[in-house]
Amino acid sequence: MTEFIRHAIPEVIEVRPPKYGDHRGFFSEVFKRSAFEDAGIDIDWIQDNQSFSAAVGTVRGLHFQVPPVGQDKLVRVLRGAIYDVAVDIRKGSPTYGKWVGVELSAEKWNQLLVPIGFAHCFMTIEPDTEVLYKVSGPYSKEHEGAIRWNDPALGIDWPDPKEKFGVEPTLSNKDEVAPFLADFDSPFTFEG
Ligand SMILES: Cc1cn([C@H]2C[C@H](O)[C@@H](COP(=O)(O)OP(=O)(O)O[C@H]3O[C@H](C)C(=O)[C@H](O)[C@H]3O)O2)c(=O)[nH]c1=O
Repeated sequence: MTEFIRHAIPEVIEVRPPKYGDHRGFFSEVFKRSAFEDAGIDIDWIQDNQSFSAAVGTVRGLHFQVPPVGQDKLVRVLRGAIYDVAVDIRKGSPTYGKWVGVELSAEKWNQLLVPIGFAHCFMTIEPDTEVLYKVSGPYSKEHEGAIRWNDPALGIDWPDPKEKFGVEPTLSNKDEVAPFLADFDSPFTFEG
């Protein structure tokens, strides 16, 4: 039975699919549409994305796509581990600018549902980490947006790569210079 666990921001949901181990290894129904529908979550997933990050302390995000090409995301880790974060950027939301962080890993076999209206970012906390995630909207470079991952105003409790792993974070140039939340006029609105 797939478990759905709500966190401090109820729209961000941790998902734990069943995993059956035996002497050969394991089997898992990692995505089952009916389980989501039974939980009241009916999202039409249209694309799978996969990224590999060699270095521990790799940061990808905070990213989102603006309407009309917003993306819900269902994130899971095939190998390694990440600290996965969703930030509420819906204008008028009681949790605007607040965040949820969950450790996702191949060992924990958990997933995170990041809805449209949330910026998404992860930091790898193991080397050679492979992330696979479903999205509910097509990629559109013209609709991509980003917010600085370590914006002091967000206060995300990231692991410190220098302290924990002795490395500087690894980022794309785009992410190095992403705007702060205060300089961002969100096109997302909270719909109650
Ligand atoms: C996102 C995406 C990217 N690309 C191409 C564009 C670039 O040539 C290359 C790398 O793209 P980018 O540097 O944006 O990849 P990430 O930094 O991993 O971006 C992702 O990071 C965080 C985790 C997110 O939540 C988003 O899914 C996504 O923005 O893949 C595609 O062809 N299709 C896509 O859907």
